[in-house]
Amino acid sequence: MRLSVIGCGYLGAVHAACMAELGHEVVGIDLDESKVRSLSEGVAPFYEPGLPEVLRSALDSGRLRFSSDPADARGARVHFIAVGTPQKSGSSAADMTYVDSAINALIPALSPGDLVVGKSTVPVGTAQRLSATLRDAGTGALLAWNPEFLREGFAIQDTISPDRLVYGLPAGIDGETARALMDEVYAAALAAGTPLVPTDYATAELVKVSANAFLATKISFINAMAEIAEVTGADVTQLADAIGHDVRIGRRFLNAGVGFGGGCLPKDIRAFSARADELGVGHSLGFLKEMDAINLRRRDRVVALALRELGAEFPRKKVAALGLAFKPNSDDVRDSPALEIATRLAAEGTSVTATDPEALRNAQRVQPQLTYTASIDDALRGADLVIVATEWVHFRELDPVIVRELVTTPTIIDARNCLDADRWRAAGWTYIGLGRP
Ligand SMILES: NC(=O)c1ccc[n+]([C@@H]2O[C@H](COP(=O)([O-])OP(=O)(O)OC[C@H]3O[C@@H](n4cnc5c(N)ncnc54)[C@H](O)[C@@H]3O)[C@@H](O)[C@H]2O)c1
Ligand SMILES: O=c1ccn([C@@H]2O[C@H](COP(=O)(O)OP(=O)(O)O[C@H]3O[C@H](CO)[C@@H](O)[C@H](O)[C@H]3O)[C@@H](O)[C@H]2O)c(=O)[nH]1
Repeated sequence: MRLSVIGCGYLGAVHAACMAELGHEVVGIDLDESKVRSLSEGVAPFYEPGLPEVLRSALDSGRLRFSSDPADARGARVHFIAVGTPQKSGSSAADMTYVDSAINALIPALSPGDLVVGKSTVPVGTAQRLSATLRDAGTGALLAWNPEFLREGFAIQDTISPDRLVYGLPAGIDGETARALMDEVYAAALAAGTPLVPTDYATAELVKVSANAFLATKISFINAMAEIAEVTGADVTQLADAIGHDVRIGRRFLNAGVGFGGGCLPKDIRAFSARADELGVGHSLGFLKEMDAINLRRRDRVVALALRELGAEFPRKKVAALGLAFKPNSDDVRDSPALEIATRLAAEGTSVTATDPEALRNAQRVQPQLTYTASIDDALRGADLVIVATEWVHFRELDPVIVRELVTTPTIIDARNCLDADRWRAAGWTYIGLGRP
């Protein structure tokens, strides 16, 4: 089937490449010409394991191309909308200008019988509004909403083999037509037994934001327990293991540390709350504001611990910041706790040298004033304090005996509780985890 994918960022580039790999003929469209050039040359514009290989193979097959002209969507039968919905500046609501302008630019390229499929994460009510836009423009095209659940770092496998498919469909015969087209797009996943939830627009939109709200709540819950552990001497990592054995609770997403960041969880819970306020049911999601606050307090906690360890002389002290990405296996620094901590400590006057296996370029772009190095050893050399804020394997596998020789003061804050505390202490380090003695 011929598909277009509008917006080729972390979501859209992966979706376009994977759909072509599955046998569809795909044009990926993005306004950013340098991104289009890079993707056309088979060079992934961001770090995502497996993407370079899939991109290369799909381009070589002749089924994948990229363009910066929305008119090139003409001829495709299904058009995916994968543009950004970031937090509006000065508000917690989602900025819908990219989605709206993508739809407006797509309208002239649509033919009757086409299906526009929203993948971007949007406030509930958006699909209803956009389907009226398509109808009023006389396009003869239908609209469906198909939220995306991929995780960065696992985006290829999550796209090829999703754990579920959700179709938000129009009512009646239009819904059946739209569903048949979607089934054709996702034939491989459906044949493999992927659970499918066909539903209405509002439910599909809410599935997405409620899934992220639940994940954020789970992380903030364990971080709230970490706060209690910190004043009682308890160990939140053991607590998580113990409650996680209850299959009703489960151990995943119970890793206490410096909390969630990235281009999704923080802005999605804020936009969800803002939408509930607009709908007059803000009280139903009042708890999400608390989850956000717990999450942000963990960043304050790490900054406070760092300043405490450095002492009154902190402006003359050197910090090695290990990690800048919001999580390992990604170069994404959007709302990254690690980058925020490094930036705040540097703003206090401390000399911070930061490193990350993949996120240096992105970090340098948004916080050019920081000192960066690609070498872990260079970051560590002469440090008075080491902070691990992204649990890359490169940091988890450091040998505390060897790196002890590089630093001035062997003190480490393990802001992801990802290191073996006993091993680091045995090597002579002052080890400080979050929510653990
Ligand atoms: N990143 C993820 O893991 C992920 C997962 C699930 C859902 N989502 C959702 O998907 C959407 C996209 O997220 P992302 O992380 O890929 O964002 P992103 O910023 O990486 O990519 C968005 C892309 O859209 C392009 N764009 C903006 N306006 C355009 C237009 N009018 N026409 C064509 N291209 C345009 C931008 O140049 C950019 O390349 C968001 O709604 C996000 O919440 C993201
Ligand atoms: O126990 C945990 C698990 C995660 N995190 C942090 O939470 C954030 C988000 O992690 P993760 O959910 O793995 O990353 P994303 O790639 O942002 O994926 C989320 O956001 C996407 C965009 O909406 C969704 O598609 C995914 O399903 C959803 O998991 C990161 O900063 C992690 O470090 C923790 O602090 N503790």
